[in-house]
Amino acid sequence: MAATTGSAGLSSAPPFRLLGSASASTPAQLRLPPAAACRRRSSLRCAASGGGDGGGGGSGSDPALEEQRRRQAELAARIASGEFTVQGPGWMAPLVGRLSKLGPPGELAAALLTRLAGAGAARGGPEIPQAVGSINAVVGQAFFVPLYDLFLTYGGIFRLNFGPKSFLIVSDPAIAKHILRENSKAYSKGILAEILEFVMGTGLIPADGEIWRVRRRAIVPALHQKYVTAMIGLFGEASDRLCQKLDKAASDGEDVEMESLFSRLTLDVIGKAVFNYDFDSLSYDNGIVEAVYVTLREAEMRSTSPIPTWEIPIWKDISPRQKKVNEALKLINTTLDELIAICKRLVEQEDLQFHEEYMNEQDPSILHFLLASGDDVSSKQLRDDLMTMLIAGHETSAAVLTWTFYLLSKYPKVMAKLQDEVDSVLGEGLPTIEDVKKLKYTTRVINESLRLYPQPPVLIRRSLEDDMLGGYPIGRGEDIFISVWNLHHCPKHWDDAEVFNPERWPLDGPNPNEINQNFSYLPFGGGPRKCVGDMFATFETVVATAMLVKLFDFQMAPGAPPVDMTTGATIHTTAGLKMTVTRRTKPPVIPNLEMKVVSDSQEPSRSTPSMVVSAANVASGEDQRELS
Ligand code: HEM
Repeated sequence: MAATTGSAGLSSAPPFRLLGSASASTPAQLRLPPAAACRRRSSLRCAASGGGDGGGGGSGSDPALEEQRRRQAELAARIASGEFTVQGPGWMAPLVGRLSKLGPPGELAAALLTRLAGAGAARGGPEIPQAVGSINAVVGQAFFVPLYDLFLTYGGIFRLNFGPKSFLIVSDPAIAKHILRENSKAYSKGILAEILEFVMGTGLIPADGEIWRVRRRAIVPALHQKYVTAMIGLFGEASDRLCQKLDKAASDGEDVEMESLFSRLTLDVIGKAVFNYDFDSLSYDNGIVEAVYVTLREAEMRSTSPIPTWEIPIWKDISPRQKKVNEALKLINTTLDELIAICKRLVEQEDLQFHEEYMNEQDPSILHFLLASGDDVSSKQLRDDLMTMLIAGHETSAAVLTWTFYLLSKYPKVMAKLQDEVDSVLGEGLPTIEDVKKLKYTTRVINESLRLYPQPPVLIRRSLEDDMLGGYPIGRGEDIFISVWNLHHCPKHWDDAEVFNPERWPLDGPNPNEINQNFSYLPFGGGPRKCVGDMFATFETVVATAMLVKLFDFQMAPGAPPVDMTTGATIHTTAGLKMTVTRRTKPPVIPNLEMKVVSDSQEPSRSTPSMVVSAANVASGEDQRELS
């Protein structure tokens, strides 16, 4: 067994011990020599730590953060050096995976086998490289960060063992494509469904098999083109409320915490969009808003907690935390029941003629569409699906906006170009669908933000049958993490992978997606389980970004806590995104040569058409969506 003792600066517990040869068995196209891996690794944090294109201002002087980065770099170097690599038998890992699902005795046997593996005899045939991790190695950092180091050293597929738990980590686009698209029927949502069961039940995200097929067919039509277009007005109204809040902060000279404001903005949007409920969380906190947050925090905690305390029989009944969660769920369910009842009455009063692009103008919500289409109002499935969409469409969009504004504060040239485009496209009123189609550079900013900060950073699957992945046989019951983070940061695929560069996506090119990027870019997943809200979310984040940067400049607030990443279901900041917001001063109006000579007594009108406007050269708007 390889030496695993901690070195100075690392926890005394071992970080990752690697079982299995990296050199013999890793897919060649993704392997990097350890030295190169180390060099590339050193730039990983730049996007998250303020490496802009000049003008960003550093935020990395916090000693705790510096120490954390030093430890991460040291761990990365040790992983890349192959220090923890030993040989292990190929049959063992699938067996460990199966044993660990048989309850405590199986888990114990699996742990023993794992320990013995280093001394086990190597056998012929390809073996997936293995890493045995200690929880201590990843505590205090986003878990996908060390997975990136392991990927650079061990390639597009490797096995990670945490005690008795075993996961396959996939960072190879061809393998991701195989799992998500080509052989998607052979994979379920696995542990994700188990973790989210308490809140989403068998809603569309965790559902598998027949339930998923039936519900997907019922829900996708609800997000038709006409509905998404109608939502543009809603995005504008909610963003306008946020603008008013920011305007007040700007005039009061108060800094604002943008992450929580974006969370409120997207909660207000998704509440109206899914079940026509105005949380109005940008204006005040009420019981239901608090209940939604309690539930969301619990889902996030469960998805990252190493020990499932919520399953311990007596503890789960007496724990104050679990009591609070249960009360929150009860309130949300009661509210949902009321909303369903109200909506049902509306549908009954309607002179209903249901058709493909059916939409009620007064209540264009997804709930209204589902009830009008004949969905069973009394079913638990309907509630599960509504809860699923509330959660799926809330935190993801909030995280995209948070990291976009962080990146913009670090890249002032991108911000200037963005503001040029917005100034030339948006008029005085709220954005229209035509405006959104013209906001091409704004869309590229969102595309690129989603590349650097994919939400969620990993996709979870479980194999339902034996399969071959990247030339390796895998068994039934394997838990798999497809690291979208690794795919989006792969230095082999992307030039200057860590640089925020919206220009990498040509304005006159197609909207980047998993198909035209051959599964190296998966902002909304891929295959039959692809996000149903991709167009909704793109328009929502484009509208909010455009409206905000039209009116304000954003800078990191003086003395703001350093911005680093932590994981829940999406990537959060560790301590918020504190920004100083200032009203934009209008650029000076410069007369052009065609301007009529005005007499001293005549003031040129601000709206004179022959004024030069700081117009970006925006290509004509075409529909940006390639529907999957
Ligand atoms: C920027 C915002 C968003 C991002 C980045 C995002 C991302 C994703 C991703 C990556 C998946 C695939 C998960 C997997 O394969 O395991 C997914 C699935 C899903 N998303 Fe989104 N999403 C966003 C917004 C939304 C919105 C606004 C809605 C609803 C209106 C939504 C509803 C769903 C649903 C229902 C699924 C499950 C689809 C299925 O399994 O059939 N998402 N999303």
